[in-house]
Amino acid sequence: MTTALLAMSHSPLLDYVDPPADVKAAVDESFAVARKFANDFDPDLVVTFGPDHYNGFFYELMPPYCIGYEALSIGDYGSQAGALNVPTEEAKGLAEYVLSQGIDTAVSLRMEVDHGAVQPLEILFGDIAAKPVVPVFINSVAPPFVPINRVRRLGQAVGEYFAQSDKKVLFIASGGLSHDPPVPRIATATPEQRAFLLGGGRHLTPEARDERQQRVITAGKAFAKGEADIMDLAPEWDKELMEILASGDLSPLDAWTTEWMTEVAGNSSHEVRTWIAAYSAMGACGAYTVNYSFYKPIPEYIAGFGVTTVIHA
Ligand SMILES: O=C(O)/C=C/c1cccc(O)c1O
Ligand SMILES: [Fe+2]
Repeated sequence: MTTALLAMSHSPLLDYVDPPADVKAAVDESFAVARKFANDFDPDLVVTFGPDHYNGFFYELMPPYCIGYEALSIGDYGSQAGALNVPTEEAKGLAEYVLSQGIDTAVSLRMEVDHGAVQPLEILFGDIAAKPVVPVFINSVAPPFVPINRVRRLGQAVGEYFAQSDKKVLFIASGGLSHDPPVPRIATATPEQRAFLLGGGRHLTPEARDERQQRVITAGKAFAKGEADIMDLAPEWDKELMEILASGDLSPLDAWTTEWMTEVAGNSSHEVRTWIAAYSAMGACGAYTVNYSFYKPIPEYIAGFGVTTVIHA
């Protein structure tokens, strides 16, 4: 067994709203480091822990987690559309092990994924099908959420499964950190938004897709000018999270309640669940050390933006 971890924020606005040149250069540099890390490691298999943004998973049936036996990228925000290269037998073996450990994951024989799952694959490998990938969805936008302890247990079970493997496995977390993009919420939804959240948002027409995306792009531009009606980023919260993850002892995160996370770091801060699961998976395979860490709050991307690479100590 050899495992490594790359945890990174994503933003659908990377190609749509430009931060100041020095910030963009710093982000590009962090992507270059991440790309070299992933390609030097040269994994036999990639396991992505990713959220969804009401493109593949809707309130008509919202699992806390789901392992894909096959997966299709829907191609939102200019991300690559099409099939991921999912090794189905490996995904099945993983799901069966996770379930055997008392973690009630769903499975999908045709998971639809969005930029949240595929953006890192494109940045790192240039193509979403370049590497065999087992996609693990973690609900990060649609309350109610499981407690953080259960996210850690999911990650631990995934790690235990691959600790037995003879493959080189790269865990990728995609999401977070603090952020509050204008994604409709069930608690405040209009009848039209409610229909969207229940499943009407699946397979949008090009016009409806464009309208949805333009709303977020406009919000990114306004947020950068301090004019958007969304929550501020929370850099102190982000840094505390990154420190706890780097420490190797994730148990303090069990005290982080859903309500508190939302209140301090925004409705989409729950995407950090992908980081917590992936770090737990890495920890289940042995002691680790963070050998690269980047962080900047970037309003143009509506994201507390972090990139870390992690190896075994
Ligand atoms: O509109 C969406 O589907 C997502 C928006 C978004 C914006 C900024 C950071 C993120 O992680 C997002 O998912
Ligand atoms: Fe996201």
